[in-house]
Amino acid sequence: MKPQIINETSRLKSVILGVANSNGGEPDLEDAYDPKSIKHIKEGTYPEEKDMVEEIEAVAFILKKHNVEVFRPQVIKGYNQIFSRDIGFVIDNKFVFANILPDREKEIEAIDFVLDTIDDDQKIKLPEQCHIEGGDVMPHGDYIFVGTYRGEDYSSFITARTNVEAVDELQKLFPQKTVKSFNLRKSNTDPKSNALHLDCCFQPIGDNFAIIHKHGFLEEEEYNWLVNLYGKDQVFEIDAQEMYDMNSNIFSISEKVVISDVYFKRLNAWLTSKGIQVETVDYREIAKQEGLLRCSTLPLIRE
Ligand SMILES: NC(=[NH2+])NCCC[C@H](N)C(=O)O
Repeated sequence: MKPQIINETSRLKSVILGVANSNGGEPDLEDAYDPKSIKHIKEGTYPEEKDMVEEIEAVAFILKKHNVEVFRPQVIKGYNQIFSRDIGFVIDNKFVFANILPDREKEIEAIDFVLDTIDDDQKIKLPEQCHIEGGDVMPHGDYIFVGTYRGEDYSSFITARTNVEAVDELQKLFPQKTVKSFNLRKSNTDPKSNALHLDCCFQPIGDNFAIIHKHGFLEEEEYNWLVNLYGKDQVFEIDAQEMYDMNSNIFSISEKVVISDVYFKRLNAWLTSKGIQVETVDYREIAKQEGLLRCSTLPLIRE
């Protein structure tokens, strides 16, 4: 396998899609690592395995219908493996291993059978002190966009997953690119004020569009920089409720085709008005774990 990714939207050829089977069920409150899961545990509405399996298998079906090669992680008994995005990422022709939250670190073993087919010199491991998860990383042509949290209190946020050390290391690894980092709003307790990853408050779409939630960004100038890059008319602004519902976390099969949640009426109408075909799935149960469609996919090859 020769991985190749330069952006978020070119024609997808090969992808890893998470699995929801044997996901371990409802965690104890103190073991949950995002505020939306915590809310659903408290309210007794944590999602059930059979519903999440149904939701994610509908995505597999659509990907295959569009002739995408789909790999699935091997199932580790009683372990949550829905959000493949975070365990690694491809930039150009390199697969980079994430340094993920320790609670999630077994997830990577389950895709060894895919990674073994990639040449060793195409695989990169970052130093241990660099924390990074794929949900924060977006190759964008000559740029690499990275969500981070720069606060002194980084270590007090279980929701801060990518540190400045990782941002600096990525710049060293890809000197020909400009690594542009974004300071994101974090909350361990309020899911409406928590941009868990960059893909929870921003995502490029189509040829030159983007979905964005202003309040997810701590620095107004970083938000403005993105809006100016696309142009004001080209961005779809979402509010805190829409971020919470995970509108920025749809997934592109190409510039012209996306997979979205059937519940995102306003977003889907906008996408359609831009000439983008919207394949819909119902992802309301998986969404309760603060992740959606981008989070459950790890693209390996885009044309
Ligand atoms: N790329 C993403 N936004 N991933 C979402 C992961 C959600 C998961 N509950 C976590 O906290 O790790």
